[in-house]
This record gives sequence, C-alpha cells and structure tokens, in this order.
Amino acid sequence: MASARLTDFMPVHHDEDAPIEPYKVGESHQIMRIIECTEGSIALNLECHPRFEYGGIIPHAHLERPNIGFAHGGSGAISLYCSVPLRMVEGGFRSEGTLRQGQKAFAIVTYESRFSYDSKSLNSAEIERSLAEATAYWQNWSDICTYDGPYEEYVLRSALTLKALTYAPSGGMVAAPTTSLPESIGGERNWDYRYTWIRDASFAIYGLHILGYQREARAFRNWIEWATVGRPRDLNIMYGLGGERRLTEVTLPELSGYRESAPVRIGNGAYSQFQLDAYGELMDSAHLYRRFVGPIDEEYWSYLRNVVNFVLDHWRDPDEGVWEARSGRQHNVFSKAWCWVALDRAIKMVNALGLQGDVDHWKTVRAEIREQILAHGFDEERGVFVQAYGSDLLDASNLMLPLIGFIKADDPRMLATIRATQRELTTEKGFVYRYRGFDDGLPGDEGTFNICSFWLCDNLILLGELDEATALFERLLDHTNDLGLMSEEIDSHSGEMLGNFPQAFSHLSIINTAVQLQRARLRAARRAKA
Ligand SMILES: OC[C@H]1O[C@H](O[C@H]2O[C@H](CO)[C@@H](O)[C@H](O)[C@H]2O)[C@H](O)[C@@H](O)[C@@H]1O
Repeated sequence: MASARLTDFMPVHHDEDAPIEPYKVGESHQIMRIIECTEGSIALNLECHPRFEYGGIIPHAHLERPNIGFAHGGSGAISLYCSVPLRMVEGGFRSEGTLRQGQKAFAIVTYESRFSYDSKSLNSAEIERSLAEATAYWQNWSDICTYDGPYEEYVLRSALTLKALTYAPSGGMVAAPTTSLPESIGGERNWDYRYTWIRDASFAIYGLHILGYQREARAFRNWIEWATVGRPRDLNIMYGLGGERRLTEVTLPELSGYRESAPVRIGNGAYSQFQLDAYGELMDSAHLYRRFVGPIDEEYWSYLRNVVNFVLDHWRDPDEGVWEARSGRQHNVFSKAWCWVALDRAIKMVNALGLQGDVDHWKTVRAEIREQILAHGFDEERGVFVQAYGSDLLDASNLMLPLIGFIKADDPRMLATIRATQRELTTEKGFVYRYRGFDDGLPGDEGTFNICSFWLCDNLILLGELDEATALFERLLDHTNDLGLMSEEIDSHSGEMLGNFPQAFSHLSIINTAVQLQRARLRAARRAKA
C-alpha cells in the first residue's frame, strides 16, 4: 500500500500598509505544489510543458540550475522550481524520483516578466511558509462570514468563489475564470467570461454584503471609479480586469474547443453593446454601499449624478438588454426597470444623506418609467409581463421585478407572470430557461440558466411557498460538483453542467437564496409562535 497527498495552492502576500487588504492575493502569479508521501513509497514523475498564447507557442526552455527551469516564448515566460532535480524534455521539464513515507517534494510555477526571474523565493521552506500564510488568510476571511444556517457549506464555498474571482490588485471580479466552455456540447455558444461585467460584479457585491463582507465593496467601488474615469456617463458594460475597454472578440480556429465545441473565442463582442441595466446596477451598488459600508463623499456623489443624468437622457432608448442578444436593440422591460432603480436609489440616497439633487424631477421620471413599463411591457391579453414592448414572449429576467422592489410578487400581474414562467419556461425539474422562441441572433441551443432558476426560488419565497422554494433550491444544489462549484447553465437532458465555470451569477445566487430562505423560515416560525 502506498499513498500520497497533493496540495496545490496560490500564495498570498502580506502587506500591512495596504488600506483595503492586508494581503495581496495573486500578485506574483504563482502556483505552488506539495506532494507528501503518507504511506509506503511512491514513484514521482512531475512534468511541466508550458504553452503560451492559447497553446500556439512552444517556448524555448532551458535549465538555469538543477532545480530551476525557465521557459519563454512570445509574450509569455515562466520559471519552474522543483525540489527534485529537473531535466529537459521536448518543450518542457521533467523531474523523477522516489518519495518514502514522510518525505515531501515541492514545486513552484511562476508567471514571470518576459526577460528575467527572481530566484530569491524559489525554495521549499518558502512553500511551507506560504501554505501556512494562505491557509490563515482564507480561514480569517471565512470567519468574517456572518451566515449561520442551512446550506452553510454551500454559502461559504460560494463566498470563497466570488472572492477568488476577484483580482486583488484592482478589485475587479470576473464573471467566470474560463472562456468558451459551451452552452451546449458541440455547439457554438461559447463565450469569454474573463472580464468584469458591471452587472455580474454588482450582484456579487450584494451577495458578499449580506454575508458581512465590506472590504470587497470598497475595492469594487474604487475599481469602478477608476475603470470608468473620464466616461462615467457612457459606461462600457464590461471591462478587462485592468480597466481595459476594448475587448474585441476573435476566434481561435486552431483550437477544436471543449468536447469539439467550436469556436473558441477570446474577447467578447458584447463589450460594445448598450445595456441600460448597468446604470441601475451601479446606482444600486452605491445605495448598498451607503447602507452597509459608509457615507457617499462629494466626489462619489458627483460621479453618481452623472450616471443619473445619463439615465434621464437615455432611458427611452432601446438597448441590447441583459442577455446580450446579438439580434439588435429593443425596449427591454428588464432594462427599463433598472432605469427605474437608478432613479429610485438616487432619490433614496438624497433623502438619507441630504445630498444635492433634483429629487422632484427624478420622482416624476421614475413614475413615468413605471407607467410606461406597465402600459407597454405588460401584455393585457395574456396578463403577463413580456420581454420587450410589443413582444408576446416571456423572459425570465422579469422574475427580478419583485426582487428590485418594482412590484410585489403577489400583485396579480406579477403572480400571473411567475406562473406563466413556471409553465412555459421551465423543465420538469423546474429549472428555468432565459427565454424560448426568441431570435437572439445566435445559432444553436442552450441549457437552463441557473441564475434564472434561483430567481424563481426567490419569487416562491416572496409568495410564502417555502417548501416548493426549498425543493427547487436543493435540486439546483445537486448540480454543483464535489467541491460545491457551479457553472452557468444545466443541460436539460443529461443534467450536465454547461457554460463557463465556476460562474459568479450562480454562486451569488446560492448565497442570496439561502439567506432569503432562512430569513423567511425564521419569520414564519415567529409568526407561528405569536
Ligand atoms: O447569450 C449570448 C451572450 O452570452 C453571454 O452573456 C451572458 O453572460 C454574461 C456574463 O455572465 C451575463 O452578464 C449576461 O447576462 C449573459 O447573457 C456573452 O457574454 C455574450 O457575448 C453573448 O452575446
């Protein structure tokens, strides 16, 4: 009998002077590995074959010392440290040996600057020290979580996932760390999610807020002001982690894609779309910042007023909408509702903090938006909210209307919309499609969209249908992997995970729904007692 334990981790770096984070996570772009033989003896064969620019470049590799290799090609370079001496193999490195019970081998891969590397920290003692530091960092971070209730493990795993999706030096959060995991196996709906969407990140910050995390909200606020500086009135809907605005989409024809799902794309064509909801989400995140973190200073308020002014000028315009359809613009109900949110939260901020603003005008426009949605976004014949003005299609994004305070879940118009969504947009398991029968300008199919299924849970909670909400929530949790991680979609036939992974939308939803469910159960118990 022989056994070994393998530990891979990314180190964190202590920085006492940093005002926001005492640690700088991931700044040095390293992965560290410890292999410990725990029983008997094992043969060790560690190989490293670096490939840069999506596999297109086989680098020039050489040994700097018996334990240190260096490889570079194109714009990429890595160093490799291994405690067991390395030798060169075609386009990479190999290290072979034997480990007996209690013995360990260590390795570090560092993404280096193109022309040099720093060997100071490349040793085994550094790896053991880094592991202790990283463990302490994540344990301390987990201890901040205030949630104490059912599904706690899933909630904490989701919070950790959102944090791990965040780039510490800038505070930007990617929608998912992958590109082109397909929305149907063999299909073409393959997108690059390694960017910060204002929508996805604002929703995620809300999820972290309700668990007691504040630093992340501060970091995100700084990121937003920094990334959008000079153009706060005219936002991109997504940015690169470093604030990049031009995210041109290209395909990589040399790659066949995950399980032959081509094309593989890098960049995201939706970056230049017009999506009105982003402005509402920004205002909502500022409103939450005020409630949970601290006051809005003059500079931030002047930034936010520009956002409000943009909404006042443009809320009547058609847009591409939350689903980033590639079939053109329309008057999307979801987008208009978030314009309503933008004004609503601005009014609330003025009222709470005595800030400057033409509240009377904002109230008039807020009322006008609401009337317009009720007049044109509601199909009188069917008695349901529709995707866009004049359309007769349902859209799962309308499940957000009660969640943002636009209408009550038990309002007959909303109730009918929820029931129609359950009838027409769900699978047997009750999982929700974004829409059906809508020409979104893209070929092929997709699975059910997890955030929409969680929104349905949230609506059922608001309706007091807690058992149904719990059952649906648990069925969704069954579709996480062994580590509690979840993708964007679920295949309605095979039940497999689809889309990029792990996705912030799905994890922020796990947090929100677990918290809302627990609060509703506590309220119901209190009522039963009284
Ligand atoms: O449906 C086609 C679109 O799919 C992607 O957008 C989706 O993911 C985003 C990131 O999580 C999310 O913000 C958006 O609401 C989703 O529809 C893709 O990014 C788009 O390029 C594509 O057109």
